[in-house]
Amino acid sequence: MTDPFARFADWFAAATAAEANDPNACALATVDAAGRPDVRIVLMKEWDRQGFVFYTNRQSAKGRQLAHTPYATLDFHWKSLRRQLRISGAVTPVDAAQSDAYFATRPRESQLSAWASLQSEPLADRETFESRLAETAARFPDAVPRPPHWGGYRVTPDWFEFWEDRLGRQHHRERFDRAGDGWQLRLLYP
Ligand SMILES: Cc1cc2nc3c(=O)[nH]c(=O)nc-3n(C[C@H](O)[C@H](O)[C@H](O)COP(=O)(O)O)c2cc1C
Ligand code: PXP
Repeated sequence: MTDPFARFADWFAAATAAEANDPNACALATVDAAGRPDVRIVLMKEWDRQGFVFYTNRQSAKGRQLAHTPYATLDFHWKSLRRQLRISGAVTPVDAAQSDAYFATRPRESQLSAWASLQSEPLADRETFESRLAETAARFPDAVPRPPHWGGYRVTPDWFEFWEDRLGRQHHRERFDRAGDGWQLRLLYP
């Protein structure tokens, strides 16, 4: 199979069937303005041939890093399948309509949190956050609109690496590199 998206669909379906929770959880690696790496878990919420989308606060540490260096690598580890998948490429903000549509599916509490949380900024105490949540709930008694600073990012792959555990650390690694309109598949030593 030389289509990494078809391979992703297979592996993601298997992970969805096998994992106890969050088969869409992946590490998101970014680089800060000083060139240092950073990493945290996000949930991959949408994907197609254009790429893999997660949602966050664009003023967070990761948002600032992506504004400076718009490249990222995603790393899924499906422990029950003993599989790892890395996906790396350029990152672009998801447009407003798509971000609005996703935000509208979130529970009200999560929507309020997106307004009340100054994600990654220091928080003096828990009460400060709770009072911001209460103010936001009073401000939006009905539908909660998407905050302007909250939205999606799409990682458009340049390469994928599908890794499978094998006995004796003789793992199987398949690397797909974008090549013109298609993909070049090569094995890597384990
Ligand atoms: C399982 C799991 C899923 C998460 N998913 C997201 C997510 O989709 N978006 C998000 O902003 N933070 C998510 N988080 C929180 C992030 O890991 C992180 O704490 C937060 O985004 C701040 O990261 P930053 O300071 O590097 O910007 C998740 C955490 C866990 C453990
Ligand atoms: N934002 C934050 C702060 C999260 O912690 C998560 C998931 O843990 C998400 C966004 C994405 O998931 P959801 O849209 O399901 O809340």
